[in-house]
Amino acid sequence: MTTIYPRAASPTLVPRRDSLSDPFSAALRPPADETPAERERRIAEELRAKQVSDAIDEQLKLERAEQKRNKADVKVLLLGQSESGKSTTLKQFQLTHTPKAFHAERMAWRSVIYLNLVRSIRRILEAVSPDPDEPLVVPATSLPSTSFGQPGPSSSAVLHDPDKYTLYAQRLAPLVLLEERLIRMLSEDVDDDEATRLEDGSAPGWLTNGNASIGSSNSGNGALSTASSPSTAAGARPAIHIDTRSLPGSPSTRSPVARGVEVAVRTPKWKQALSLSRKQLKSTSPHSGTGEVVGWWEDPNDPVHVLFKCSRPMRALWADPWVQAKLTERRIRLEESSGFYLNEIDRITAMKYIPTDDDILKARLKTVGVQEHSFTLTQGASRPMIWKIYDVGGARNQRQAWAPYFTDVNAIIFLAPISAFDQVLAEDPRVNRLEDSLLLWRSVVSNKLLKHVNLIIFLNKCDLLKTKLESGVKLNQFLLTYGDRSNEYEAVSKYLRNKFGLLHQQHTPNPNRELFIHFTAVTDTRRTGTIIANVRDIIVRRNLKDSKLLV
Ligand SMILES: Nc1nc2c(ncn2[C@@H]2O[C@H](COP(=O)(O)OP(=O)(O)OP(=O)(O)O)[C@@H](O)[C@H]2O)c(=O)[nH]1
Ligand SMILES: [Mg+2]
Repeated sequence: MTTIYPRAASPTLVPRRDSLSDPFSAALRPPADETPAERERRIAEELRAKQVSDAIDEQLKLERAEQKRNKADVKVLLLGQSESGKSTTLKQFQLTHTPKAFHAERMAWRSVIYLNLVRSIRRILEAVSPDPDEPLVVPATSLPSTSFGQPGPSSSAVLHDPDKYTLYAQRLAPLVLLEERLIRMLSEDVDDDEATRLEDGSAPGWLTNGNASIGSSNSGNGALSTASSPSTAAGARPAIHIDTRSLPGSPSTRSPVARGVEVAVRTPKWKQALSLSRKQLKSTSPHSGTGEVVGWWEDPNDPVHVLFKCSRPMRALWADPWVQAKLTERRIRLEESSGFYLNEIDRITAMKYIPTDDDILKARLKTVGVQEHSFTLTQGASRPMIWKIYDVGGARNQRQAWAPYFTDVNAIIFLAPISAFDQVLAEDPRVNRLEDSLLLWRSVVSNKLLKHVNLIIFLNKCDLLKTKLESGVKLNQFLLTYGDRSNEYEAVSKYLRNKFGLLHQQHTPNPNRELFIHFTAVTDTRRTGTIIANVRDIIVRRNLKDSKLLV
C-alpha cells in the first residue's frame, strides 16, 4: 500500500510579483528586515519543501499510472463444475496471449504431469487389487522374484490374481514415496494462510436466492496469481490435498495425504518454486551457463530417476490384458482423466523429458480459490485493452468464492463437460455430473446480478463424448428424458445444446441477452484457438456496445 504524505506548502524560491491586494502573497512575502543569514535559511527551507512537493507529485503520477495499468477493460469469469475444463481454457488463453509466460512455466508442469501419471498407476492398482477398499500391504518376503518387464500371457496364466497384483504392487511401490515427495514439492513455499479450508459441500447463498455478498476483486500483475475472494475466509490447512489410498507398502495410512481428496493447489507459487532449479544446476551441470534449462537429470534427487526405474513395470501394468479387463469390469475409464499419460509412459519417464504444450494442457491440478490472469490485447490501430480472466475452483465447496466477482464482470465463459453424463461428482457421488452442470447453469443464467453480463457456454469435452457414445454408452440410461432418440454424436450434442439453450431462454432475467454456445474440446489447441479468437471478438464488440449505451 502506498502512503500519501501531507502536501508541503508551495515553495517560494524566486522573486514574485505579489499583488498587494492578495493576503496570501502578503503573508508569504519575506519580511522587509530579513538579514542575509535569514534569507539563506529561508531559501534552503523553501528548496527542501519544493523537493518534498515534487516527490509527492511524482508519487501521485506513478500511482495514477499504476491504477490505469490495473484497471481492466474486460473482466471474464470462467465458471463450471470441477473438472469441466476452466483451468485448461485459461491455459489456452495464456498460450495465445502470453506465450512467454506459458513457456517459462513449462518445466514446472513436469512435477504435475509426473504426479498425474503416478496417480493413474495408483488407481489401476486399486482397481486390480483383490480388495479395492482395503489396500493390501505386501510382506516383502512373500514376493515372487519373477522378472517384471514383460508379464506376457504365460505369467498371467500361472499367477493367481492376488499374486499378480502383489507382484505389480511390489515393483511399483517406489512410486508411493515419490507421490508424497511430489506433493511436498508442489506445496513447498506455500504459506499456511493461503491454504484453503475445505468446508461442507452445501450450496452457497447466491445459488438459492441470488443475493451475493459483494466485494472488490484483487488485481494481478501479468502472470497467474492468486486473487483471494473478499468474502472467503482462508483456513489453516495445507494448500495441497491428496487422496491417501496408499499403494501396498505405503509407509503409513496416516501419511500427510488424506484419503479421497484430489490434489489441489491454491497458489501459483509452486510454479516459481519448480520452474527451474537453475541455481542448483549452475554449480553441478556442465550445461549450465548457456541460459538453457538443462541438467535436471544429473540431480540424483530428481523424481525422474524413480519414474525411469519404474517405467517398465508401469508400461507392463497398463498393457496387461488382465488389467484392462479389470478396468472395464469396474467401469474405470482413465482416458477421461489423466490416463492420457499412460499411453506415453516411455516419453514421459525419459530422463530428458520436457513437457509439450499438449502435455501441459492435459495436466490436471485442481483449482482452489480464484486465480487471475491478465493480458493486454492489441487489435489494429485501436488502443490496447487490458483483459483479466478469473479461474475459479469448481468443486461444490469452492462455489461460494464466485459471487464476489459477479458485480464487476463483463463476460462469463461457462464450461459444461457434456461427456460426463454417466459420471458423478467427486465431492458427492449421489449427484450426476450432467445434472449438476444443468443446475449450475440455471442458477447462473437466472442470477439478477449477472443480468447484463455476456454469457458464453462451452459444451466441453466433445472429444470424450464422441468416444464414449461410440463405445456404446447410452445417454438415455442416464438422462431418461432423452427417450429413444439416436445415440449418435450429432443427435446427442444437438439435444444437449438445446437443453442448455432452453434453460437460458426460460430463466434469464434479460430476454434481450444473446447466448453464445460453442462445442469445444479445450485440450485441442488448434480448434480452441479459433474459438477463443471468436469469443474475444464477441466480448470486445459487446463491451464496446455496452459502453456506448452507458455514455
Ligand atoms: N479430453 C479432454 N480433456 C479435457 C478437456 N477439457 C479439459 N480436459 C481435462 O480435464 C481435466 C480437468 O480440467 P481442468 O481444466 O483442470 O478443470 P477445472 O474446471 O479447472 O477443474 P477445477 O479446478 O477442479 O474446478 C484436465 O486433465 C484437462 O486436461 C477436453 O475438452 N477434452
Ligand atoms: Mg481449475
